[in-house]
Amino acid sequence: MADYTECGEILLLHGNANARFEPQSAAADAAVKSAEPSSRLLVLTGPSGVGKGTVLQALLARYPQVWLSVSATTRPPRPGECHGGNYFFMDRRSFMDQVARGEFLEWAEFAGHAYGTPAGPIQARLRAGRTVILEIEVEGARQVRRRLPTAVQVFLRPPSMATLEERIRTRGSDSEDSIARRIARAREELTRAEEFNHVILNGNLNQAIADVDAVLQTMLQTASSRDGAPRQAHGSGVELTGDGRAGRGRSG
Ligand SMILES: Nc1nc(N)c2ncn([C@H]3C[C@H](O)[C@@H](COP(=O)(O)OP(=O)(O)O)O3)c2n1
Ligand SMILES: Nc1ncnc2c1ncn2[C@@H]1O[C@H](COP(=O)(O)OP(=O)(O)O)[C@@H](O)[C@H]1O
Repeated sequence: MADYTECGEILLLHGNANARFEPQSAAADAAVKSAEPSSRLLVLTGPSGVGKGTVLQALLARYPQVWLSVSATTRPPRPGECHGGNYFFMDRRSFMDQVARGEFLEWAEFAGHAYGTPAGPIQARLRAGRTVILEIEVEGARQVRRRLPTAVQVFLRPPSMATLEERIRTRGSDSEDSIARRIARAREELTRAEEFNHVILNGNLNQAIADVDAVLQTMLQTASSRDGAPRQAHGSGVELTGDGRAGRGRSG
């Protein structure tokens, strides 16, 4: 098992990460869709370093009612990351056991490590009427699209490969090998941008936040009018500067 810091209180808020997702059959997927409107599910994808976490940090501050899924990964924790808050850190054998038990909504290999979305906590939040965001890479997003076609999918794109590389380097969290893998993967991912419902440029950070905010607001308003509930409030705006790194700090 990887060496990691427990998030303590945060971990408790995430419920049963090991709950099983419905078996992958057409009938089961139909049942999931009707029980859990996937139009409450927003998938934010895009290359590593494009700014997904940074944009989400701003949006989660505006919309405390929205829940950001905590992924499982075999990647070792970075300094400051904690188990249950940033990720559920696990060794590959435990990860693959969870894959075999059907406990992930989706999973994929990325830059030498496996990443997956524990299905149980998502089902629980969707059933409770929460809007849920997944911050995942492109292959996982594709799997979610197949299983839950009405999930709203947003691809965040960088102004250029040079800018992307500069952002990864400025962040200072990756080795040269990791940077090279991420850049190679990014080239491939960018060719798939058109598969997504929305392609948003993250050049000016506040503009990108506003653009993703508009997508999220539409989802929240649609869900509210469908449920007959009062419109969910839009909190005060949070302005971030270009170097405002997001944590994956999450609450229940
Ligand atoms: N497919 C998939 N499933 C997940 N559950 C998941 N969680 C995170 N990712 C993506 C997000 C990033 O694109 C990469 C790498 O993440 P990492 O935290 O190592 O690096 P950042 O560049 O995002 O800081 O994995 C998932 N993908
Ligand atoms: N629009 C932007 N302009 C300048 N820097 C940005 C912008 N968006 C994000 N960044 C910076 O780029 C780096 C990578 O952002 P991050 O949110 O970690 O990306 P991701 O979550 O997609 O891997 C961080 O240092 C962040 O502060």
